Amino acid sequence: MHIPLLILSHRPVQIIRPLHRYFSISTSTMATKSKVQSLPSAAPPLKLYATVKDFRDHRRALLKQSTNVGFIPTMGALHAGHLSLMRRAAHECEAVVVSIFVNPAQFAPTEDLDVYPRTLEADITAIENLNQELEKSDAKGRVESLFVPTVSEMYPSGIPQVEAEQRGAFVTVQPLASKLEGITRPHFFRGVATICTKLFNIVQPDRAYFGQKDVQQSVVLKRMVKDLHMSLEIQVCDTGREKDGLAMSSRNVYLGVKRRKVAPVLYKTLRAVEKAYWAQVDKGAKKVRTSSVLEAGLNVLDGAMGSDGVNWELEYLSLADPVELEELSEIDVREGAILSAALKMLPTSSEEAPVRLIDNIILKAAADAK
Ligand SMILES: Nc1ncnc2c1ncn2[C@@H]1O[C@H](COP(=O)(O)OP(=O)(O)OP(=O)(O)O)[C@@H](O)[C@H]1O
Ligand SMILES: CC(C)(CO)[C@@H](O)C(=O)[O-]
Ligand code: BAL
Repeated sequence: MHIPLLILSHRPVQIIRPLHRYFSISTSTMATKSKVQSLPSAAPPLKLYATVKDFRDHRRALLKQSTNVGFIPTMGALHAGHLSLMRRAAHECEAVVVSIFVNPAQFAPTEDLDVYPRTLEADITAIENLNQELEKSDAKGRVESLFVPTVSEMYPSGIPQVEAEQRGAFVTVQPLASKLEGITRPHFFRGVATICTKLFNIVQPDRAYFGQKDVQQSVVLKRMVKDLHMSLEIQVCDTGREKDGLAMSSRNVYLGVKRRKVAPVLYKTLRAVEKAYWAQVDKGAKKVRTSSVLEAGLNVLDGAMGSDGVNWELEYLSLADPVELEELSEIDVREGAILSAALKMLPTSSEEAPVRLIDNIILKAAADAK
């Protein structure tokens, strides 16, 4: 066991240039009063709910009809990756519920909470268009409700950004939450596990769908559901990619032209490691030394560094076991591994701020993969 390769920087992300915000959320709130949020209208069957009470009334009606519910929690700024989760849920469930909530508890005080893209009207349109597509398909269900609560609705006791000042109930999943992403973002999975617990309690889904792009998140949440005996299944869906391989992410809009062009280097790095791994397995290896395959990825990064004036810091390039996320020095090919990385793309001008990109590939257990 050893720590993730090359952890170079733990400085937090600071986004300088503010982006459009649909409605503002207080970032230092201790408020307990619910702000009234007026929601836009939406085309049937999509219904919008802003309060826990209203959503629960709706959920009770679904329960009476024994409707099977699939749930997709999001932070909005929807892209094709999010829509693919909804599409899959609609094929497997009679009713699909989506939530949009930019969760303060998963942002450190220095991170991009204030400027996180908020595009509610465009998000509603994207869901309506998806419903039209589903109408023409053999999907079982439609996205029939969107839950868009305010911060004070979700955190009735308030949610100061500084963790030491936070009061009330929070959920932690240790030690999974402290590895990989948790090294750079120690607050992150506590925030995610807490908000997902709240959302699962409110929505009461039969299944919740998450993207493999955030692979550690799905490992953490699966463990939380198991350990806390929550009554739902977690489904993990493939990562949606742009044509050049870049994993779709709401934060890609921060990249700007130059960094966007170079950003696929992250996926290319992972693919190089994957290729080196399978080359050894194909030759009959039963155990693969991780240093021998990570090298291939580091070579890709070294070769591309500085192109178009774009530079980065590699936060981690990791091969970890799929259950405990322990760093591996050797992969047992019958077990496989999670290959993941985070790159901090550095600004190319004074207008820009660093942007963290994450991505991963699952090296399946050899028997499954062949
Ligand atoms: N490219 C993608 N393919 C599949 N699922 C995705 C993709 N990107 C995000 N998701 C999933 O969508 C859900 C909501 O994610 P979120 O709203 O944070 O979007 P995001 O694009 O990951 O944003 P961010 O840039 O903040 O990481 C999560 O389960 C996440 O894993
Ligand atoms: C699961 C989630 C919606 C919780 O805020 C968020 O972490 C995300 O979008 O991946
Ligand atoms: N999809 C991960 C959400 C976050 O980075 O806050």
